[in-house]
Amino acid sequence: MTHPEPDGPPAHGPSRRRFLTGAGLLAAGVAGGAVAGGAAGYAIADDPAPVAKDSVPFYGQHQAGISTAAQDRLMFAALDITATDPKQVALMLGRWSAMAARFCAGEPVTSAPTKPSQPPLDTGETMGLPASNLTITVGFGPSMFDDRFGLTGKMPAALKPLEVLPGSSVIDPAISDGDLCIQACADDPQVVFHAVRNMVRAARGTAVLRWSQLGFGRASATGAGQSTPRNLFGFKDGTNNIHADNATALDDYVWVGNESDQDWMAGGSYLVARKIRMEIESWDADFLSDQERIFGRDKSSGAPLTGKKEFDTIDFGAKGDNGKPIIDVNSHIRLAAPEQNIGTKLLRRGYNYTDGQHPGTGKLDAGLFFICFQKDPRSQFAALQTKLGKSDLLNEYITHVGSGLWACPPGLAKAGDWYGKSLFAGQLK
Ligand SMILES: C=CC1=C(C)c2cc3[nH]c(cc4nc(cc5[nH]c(cc1n2)c(C)c5CCC(=O)O)C(CCC(=O)O)=C4C)c(C)c3C=C
Ligand SMILES: [Fe+2]
Repeated sequence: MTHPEPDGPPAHGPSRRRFLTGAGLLAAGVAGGAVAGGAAGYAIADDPAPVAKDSVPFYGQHQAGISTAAQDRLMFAALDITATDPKQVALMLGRWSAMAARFCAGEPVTSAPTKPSQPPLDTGETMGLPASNLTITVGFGPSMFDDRFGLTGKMPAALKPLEVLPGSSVIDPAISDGDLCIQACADDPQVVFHAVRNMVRAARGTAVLRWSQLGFGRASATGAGQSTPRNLFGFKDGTNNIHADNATALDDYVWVGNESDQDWMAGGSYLVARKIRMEIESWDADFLSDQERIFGRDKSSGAPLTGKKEFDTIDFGAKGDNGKPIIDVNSHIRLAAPEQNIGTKLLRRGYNYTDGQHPGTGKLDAGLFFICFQKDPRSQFAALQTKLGKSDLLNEYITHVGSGLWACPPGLAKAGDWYGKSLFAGQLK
């Protein structure tokens, strides 16, 4: 299937293929009169196009980039909406939907030729590059539900802004929150940058970039058969994560179901992001035995200190010759394990990051851009962080500096569907 060209949100009337005109993509009012949240949308071309190599299906029940195998690179962006008319926001979301479908298939913004007298409609840096397993995941922050767009009655209870949780005292608002988020993941850094850059460009006049973060070296395994990567402290990270092939766990802990107070979120998930700076220099001066006590795992094999192999069951009751628990009572895995938290689990999908050198301290400015997905952040992320923030041995070496929470709606069904279609239903008269 050929992916439609981005030209605004779905319009009433017969399906049609609309190519961008000179004013097209960047014009705020494009197709404005046609906004009605109706059924027919972008043209669904019936010419079967080959499925791009190394691509992740874009359309489906859930947005890709949650349970799909974690790629090597991340660009995460948070945006604030400057427009006041919900129709204009819907137009932008329509453009984003069509663009995202094309990018994930390895296609540029448009295949229509650009006149020499126009700025190119696609910025061009991915010409010749494959789709690189790009996934684009879009979310709505709590601030979307203030009184600007008439959406207050559609705010899910689970999207209530996180309180100041233990371990969050120095969170910087400049790198936190945002009306919208885009999580772009791929196996090529240029591909994720291109996706975010062009989506931010297409938002011009409607939303502005608030902050962004590049990440590398996925710091969690999510795919069945994926080897467990290492975080910047050198430990395997993601051993006990929820994996893509565990449909029951995904239904139990990740996908919002009928229990939600908001139908538009069924099939979606809540994304929590935390930018966590890691004190690399202090960590590197710590003894191996202490590093392993902090996590409760062997640094080399990833095995729990009570076992031999990475996936051995953790024995929280085991005691050493000194009579003390082998897995320290304040070790990271004891405090975070579902067995110690009334079964609480979440899907971790974070990335390592570095922003170079910290200008104030001269130290490496690096850490974990922690991302997790769940049904309900109140009983999942917030509950775990409340515990970790109070007594995790790891706290000596980490600082949470950024934070955000977004509701990621379900996947787009097919061409013509758009991010937030059912959220905005009723607002586009
Ligand atoms: C609130 C949730 C969590 C935050 C914040 C967090 C930060 C954080 N974690 C590591 C490294 C590791 N975490 C590991 C396990 C683990 N971590 C959490 C939650 C948070 N981590 C959970 C739920 C678990 C799984 C516990 C279990 O089921 O056993 C591990 C061990 C290997 C693994 O299972 O993934 C490591 C290593 C860092 C470095 C960090 C902040 C910078
Ligand atoms: Fe952790």
